[in-house]
Amino acid sequence: MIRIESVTKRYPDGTVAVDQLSLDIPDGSITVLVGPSGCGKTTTLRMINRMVEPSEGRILLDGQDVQAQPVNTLRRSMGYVIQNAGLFQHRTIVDNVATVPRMLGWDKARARKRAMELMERVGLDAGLARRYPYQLSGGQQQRVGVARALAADPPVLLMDEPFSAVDPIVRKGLQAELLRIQAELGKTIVFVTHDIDEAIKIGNMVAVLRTGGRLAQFAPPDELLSHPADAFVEDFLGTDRGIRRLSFFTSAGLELTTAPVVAVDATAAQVAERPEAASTPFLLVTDTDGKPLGWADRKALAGGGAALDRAALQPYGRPFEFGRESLRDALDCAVLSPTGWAVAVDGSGRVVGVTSQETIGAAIRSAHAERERQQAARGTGLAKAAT
Ligand SMILES: Nc1ncnc2c1ncn2[C@@H]1O[C@H](COP(=O)(O)OP(=O)(O)OP(=O)(O)O)[C@@H](O)[C@H]1O
Repeated sequence: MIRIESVTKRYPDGTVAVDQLSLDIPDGSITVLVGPSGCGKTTTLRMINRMVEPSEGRILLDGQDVQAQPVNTLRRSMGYVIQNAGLFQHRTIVDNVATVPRMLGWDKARARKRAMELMERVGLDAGLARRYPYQLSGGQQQRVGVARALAADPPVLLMDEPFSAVDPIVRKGLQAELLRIQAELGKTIVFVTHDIDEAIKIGNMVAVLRTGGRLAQFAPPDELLSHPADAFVEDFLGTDRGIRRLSFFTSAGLELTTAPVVAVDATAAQVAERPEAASTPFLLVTDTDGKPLGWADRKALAGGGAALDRAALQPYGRPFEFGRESLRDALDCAVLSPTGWAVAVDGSGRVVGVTSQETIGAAIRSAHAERERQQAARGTGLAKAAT
């Protein structure tokens, strides 16, 4: 664990960048420092690897004051990724990634082999290895930056606005990639951003700082959205907090029905045999493999008998993956669906059922109630621990 203990940083010109900051950064998870420009995020990050020394307070890494550790040893235990990747322009990509292993005395072949493994891990094509940084896109360069920081397998990764310089689509990809890598590697990551959406998406814990380097709130993103500590945090979180919070509720318990689901080769007689389906004015038609094709109007089918007409189907919008995607995704699908019903599919895209906006609404209410109970229980636990 990294413990930041009553740390203050006063620069020589008198600027107080960080003011009495205390944070316990848990192992094996992503802690995000977020806040408006100039609130001391970078200063805090750099005090962890001693690029900046605190004026007061101390920082402990696994119980040991970082001040007591030789800077080089400390920095080797901490990968560091910055905006624009900070690559060595005159070195090839593979040599950029191999930098730290080479510094640690690995021979060239072993360091390059390690570099190639890491390139693969961060989703970079091996064919890019011999290129120079200027021959890569911004997103690819950031991946190289991450690979380089991981090269010596440090337990801690410090990331300072690593994805800020790329466009929103590439940024989303890099965030997803970081979460994927983290699921495999379980590093202790401290990530600085000024983007609250990024903080909420990737953080297990989020520290919101206010100008003057003071801590406004330190909480899991779900709790931040549901219980902002004060008006500053609420304002910083922005609009749609309720909707955004739904991302943290799984769709796994959502009630589905298969009553209105029919295969495209079903006859009208087979359709009519389904009594429950009579309660819905439409049917979800699937192909013979169970994948969704579109919604059919039941009236249009009445008296038929031939195969359902694909051309007359209404689009089903986007389905959500049952259990993997959230209640936010399910609600979005229902809202976008021409029938108001969302289509749930399994991992291979086959329909597992459909669900209405009303059912999703009920699931949201019970998820809220359950979460409130959990938070209240945690509060009781904390109160007990404090007594
Ligand atoms: N070397 C320095 N000397 C004097 N003041 C500094 C120095 N470095 C940073 N500051 C000031 O300290 C405050 C915090 O800066 P810091 O870079 O830590 O903020 P930040 O939250 O990372 O900002 P941003 O999001 O804009 O990068 C700012 O007011 C900044 O101007």
